[in-house]
Amino acid sequence: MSAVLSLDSVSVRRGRKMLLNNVSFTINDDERWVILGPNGAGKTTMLQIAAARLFPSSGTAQILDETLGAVDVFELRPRIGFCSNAIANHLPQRETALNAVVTAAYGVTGRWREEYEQLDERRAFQLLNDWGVGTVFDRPFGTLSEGERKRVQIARALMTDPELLLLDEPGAGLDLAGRESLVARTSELIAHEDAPATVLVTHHLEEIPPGFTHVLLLRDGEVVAQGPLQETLTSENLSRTFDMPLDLTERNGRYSAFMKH
Ligand SMILES: Nc1ncnc2c1ncn2[C@@H]1O[C@H](COP(=O)(O)OP(=O)(O)OP(=O)(O)O)[C@@H](O)[C@H]1O
Repeated sequence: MSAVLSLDSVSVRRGRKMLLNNVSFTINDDERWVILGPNGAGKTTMLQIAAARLFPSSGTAQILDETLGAVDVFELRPRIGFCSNAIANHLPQRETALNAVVTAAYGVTGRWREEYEQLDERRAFQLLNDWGVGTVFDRPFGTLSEGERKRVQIARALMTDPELLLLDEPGAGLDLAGRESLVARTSELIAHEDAPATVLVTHHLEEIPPGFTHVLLLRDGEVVAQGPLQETLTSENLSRTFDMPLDLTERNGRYSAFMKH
């Protein structure tokens, strides 16, 4: 067991606002973390630090044994799979789904010889198939449905065989069947012994795939609670996080919460 991500007293300040305030936590390679918190809590900010795309204003971020600020982020980023709307918005809409996945590999080594390109294409196609979107491989990314786009984005995040996988609200905008299928596939992915350490940001407890081991609850840029999921995801901690009396329910490894009456 070794740490893949370690934040030590990390703060992010913009003007007078503290987006993150003195946040410390560590993720080990065999752990799968959920980050929960209300709108504006700082979840995306935290994930951007983990993705080596944002530097803390103070504190230290260690990512995959490298210290942010003392490492070439362009070497570090390919080791991190990052699925987020921010990345998706930069994907050319006319590019095919296959290319949207394949191009993740080019970030690693720049131009590739043709034989490697074929290997890449094969891997990208396999990943699209694994995520149930093999049939749309030649469709422009911009014409895909929200659910298809989300799956293509996850396939892209996995293309470089990352050591750390970051999923920022992968279930947002999906219909019920789309969400359930995403939860099931993510659960399968993380159950694999070679699966990377994974961090999932979500607003909805229903989107937590069975198999996630830890949770971090954020509110106003500060940690409300963190630790093993079963002990830490409680009605009390959720109520403090969302500033509302909430009742947590768990059934077969799936969670939901409703306002207490
Ligand atoms: N450049 C900036 N200047 C000032 N405030 C900012 C800046 N960037 C983000 N914020 C604010 O920081 C807070 C945290 O933003 P962040 O996107 O990390 O929250 P979040 O938990 O991901 O929210 P959501 O659930 O709504 O996506 C928000 O209140 C946001 O408005």
